Amino acid sequence: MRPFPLARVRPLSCLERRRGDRSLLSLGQVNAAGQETAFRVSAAFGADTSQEGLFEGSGMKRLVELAASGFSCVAFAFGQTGSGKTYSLLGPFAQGEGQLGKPCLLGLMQRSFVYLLEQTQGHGPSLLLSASYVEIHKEQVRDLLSPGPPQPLPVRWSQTRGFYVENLLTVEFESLETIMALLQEGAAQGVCSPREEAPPVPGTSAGSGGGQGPRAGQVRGC
Ligand SMILES: Nc1ncnc2c1ncn2[C@@H]1O[C@H](COP(=O)(O)OP(=O)(O)OP(=O)(O)O)[C@@H](O)[C@H]1O
Repeated sequence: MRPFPLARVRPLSCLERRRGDRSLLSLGQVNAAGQETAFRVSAAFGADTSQEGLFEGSGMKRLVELAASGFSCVAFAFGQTGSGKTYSLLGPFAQGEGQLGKPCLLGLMQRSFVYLLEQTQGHGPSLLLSASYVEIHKEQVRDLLSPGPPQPLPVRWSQTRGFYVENLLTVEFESLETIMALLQEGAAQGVCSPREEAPPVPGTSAGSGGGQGPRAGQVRGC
């Protein structure tokens, strides 16, 4: 499947407004000959786009469906610091900002988990769901789900597996509660730690967890 690049403009912050900044989106790319050319995106979302609007219009649902059918899928957020990558992926809970309990602010990740669980309901034991959570920070790969302070892990390559992170924990899960708890557990270990409880998942009583979050399946190294 070809990449499906999207652009999202975030609203101006209070500081930016106060100092009279204006919103401007200009996308370009530099080709091998050093010339700047237009960079085309499949969709662009304005500053008034809601978190739900982004999820519905971003193609994430299709990505989740493909993943549930066994394809390898990647969602990748790219942009300068402060441009809204974390907000789009996780919502404000990752930064411990206000309105933490509002389900409407949940990010692409939580919404994808809800959709994934919906999609895979009733598959029975033929389908195994598992998660790992790594952070690449200052050239180091760190496992955010392993117990204790995250340690750097080596990246290896083998003919059978391609690139992989050695000794990375993979946690099997079956419920939304578990995957949401893992998300919160991992986010708390990362550089961008939440300072508050994660907001509840729409339609569930999930959202608790923390350092000792439930682990439904066995934990294995790979
Ligand atoms: N769509 C949005 N609506 C409202 N606020 C937003 C939006 N996008 C980003 N913000 C706010 O803008 C600030 C910067 O966003 P964020 O932390 O997500 O950026 P980032 O790209 O992840 O930055 P960094 O690379 O430094 O981690 C945060 O305060 C965030 O809450």
